[in-house]
Amino acid sequence: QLYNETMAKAFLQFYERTAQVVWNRFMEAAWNYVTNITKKNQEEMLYKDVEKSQHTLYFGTRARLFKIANFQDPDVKRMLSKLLNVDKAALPKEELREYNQILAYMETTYSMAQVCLNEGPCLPLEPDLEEVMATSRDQKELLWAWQGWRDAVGRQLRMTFERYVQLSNKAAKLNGYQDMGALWRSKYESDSLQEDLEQLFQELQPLYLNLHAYVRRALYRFYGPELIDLRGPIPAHVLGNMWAQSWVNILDLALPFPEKPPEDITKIMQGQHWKPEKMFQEAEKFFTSMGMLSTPPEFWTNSMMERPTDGREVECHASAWDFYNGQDFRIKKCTEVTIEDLLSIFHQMGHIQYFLQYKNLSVIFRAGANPAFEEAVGSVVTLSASSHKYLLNRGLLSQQHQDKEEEVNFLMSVALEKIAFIPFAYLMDLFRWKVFDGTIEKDMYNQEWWNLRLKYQGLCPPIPRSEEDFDPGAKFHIPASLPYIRYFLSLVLQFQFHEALCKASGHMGPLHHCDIYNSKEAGKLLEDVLKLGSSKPWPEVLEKMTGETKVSTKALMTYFKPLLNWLVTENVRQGEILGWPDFSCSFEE
Ligand SMILES: C[C@H](NC(=O)O)C(=O)O
Ligand SMILES: [Zn+2]
Repeated sequence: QLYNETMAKAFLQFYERTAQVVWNRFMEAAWNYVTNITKKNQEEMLYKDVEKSQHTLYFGTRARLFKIANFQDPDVKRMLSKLLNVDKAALPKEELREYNQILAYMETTYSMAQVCLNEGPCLPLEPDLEEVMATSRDQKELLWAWQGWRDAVGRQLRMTFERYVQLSNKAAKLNGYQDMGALWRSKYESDSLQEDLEQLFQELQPLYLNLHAYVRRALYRFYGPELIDLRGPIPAHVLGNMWAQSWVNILDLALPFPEKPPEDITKIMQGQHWKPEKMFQEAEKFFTSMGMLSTPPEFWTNSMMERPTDGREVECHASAWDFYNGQDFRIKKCTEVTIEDLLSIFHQMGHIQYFLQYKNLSVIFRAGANPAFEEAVGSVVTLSASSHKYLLNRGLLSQQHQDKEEEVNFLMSVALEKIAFIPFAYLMDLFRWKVFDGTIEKDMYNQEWWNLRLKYQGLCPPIPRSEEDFDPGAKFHIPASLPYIRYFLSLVLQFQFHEALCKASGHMGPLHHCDIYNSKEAGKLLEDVLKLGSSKPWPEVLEKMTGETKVSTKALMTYFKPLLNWLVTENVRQGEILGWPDFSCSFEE
């Protein structure tokens, strides 16, 4: 019987040797494209993608011939089963070419889009439009940027997205999945994923509803009753972010104790003449302080740390890249010298650390235990990096200690980032799963998007929307075909990790005081987990880190307990209504 276990091992070695080469060549071509968007570079990337898909298909179809059920070696079985899913490579040649062109078109349209002032310059999303959304307090200016971005991106992508859905589902079906949403969810190796996610969301609702009511009151105080309905949804353009996914930029309007404002770390960084490279060095130093791995020289020579000034068109959305040769790892980011970008660099450096830790595994296992683990690594370090203790000891704060009120202000700043994000991160794939499974039909895309934004986030569009618009397309991950539920799950996981690493570091006292910088014990625990890559089912990996086999919101609730207590008291005092019983949007009255 030819396709026995010994043959399988030889087959996997052949796969290993060839995959490294083919994947590396594709990554180089993809990198060249996103850091220099030209027709020629797109053609080159598409060509290398075809090569990669041919390789995937060759091995995927042959992997099917092995009867892995009675194999002994668990690694061989796990590797072969991972090869079975060939994703888009299952598409017939012509349709694969069309699909890759659609993917490139959507991502490039997003990356090149600009909004033009009547007379004068056109503004790209990063840094200009994001700067407007973060700092403007003029709701007309905010509306101009909000609407302009959606006209420039969402509207252009609507037709293409419809074709993308068809081809995605065709590819999923050819791999034996119901639709592409089912294929995406299969990465979590769980037959109760959707129920588990809904349970986590429900547990976090009290925290979100109290934050929503409190922030609505703060916005009401500033913008007045003509814009804010204290019993209704919040208009989506006044939350300090283009997608209202993080509200940290309106901390000044929502500060619990305004007479004790936190120090402005961005000003301190600029005052200390921080440069992007120093921000990357700061993030790397955090990992090496824990005894973890440093980045190879290639990282510093090959990364793109700033938007190029030589006129090149680039994709600015920050991302971390593994070139699958165990040596070349890069980050692409259009860095600005701000605290928000410093924390984002910590997040990206977490991806790099994962790449470094699992680089000696088979390419098949060079991924996170599940996609949420990949996102949680950088974010868990960011929790320490945003702590008062860390920032003080790194000279980014000068005030020695925080009193109780300053602590509430601090927790509010973290909540505006993390708690505000919960419903957004959840609905991004609730929307796409329904689009893929046909529940949401194409002539309802925008209406259903806003139904979800109302139901889960308690937001309204600031102006009427129609099916000429395609507002979900205005968020990077949708044109980039990047699943998003990983960020929702990572939000809960990162606090579970934080609690485990803080315990390992010997931290005593409130969780939000913890900073694992310099902790070799925490570094060792984290390292042992990251080294496993995706070679083991993620519950086993979670248990190694935390002793638990289930994702739990307990640690997150512990972290925010002091803030929730304060919020509930404050909302009761103000007689706030939790939720948005007046569910109509202001312009509908
Ligand atoms: C949270 C997510 N982060 C990322 O893409 O790196 C985002 O930006 O929406
Ligand atoms: Zn990430």
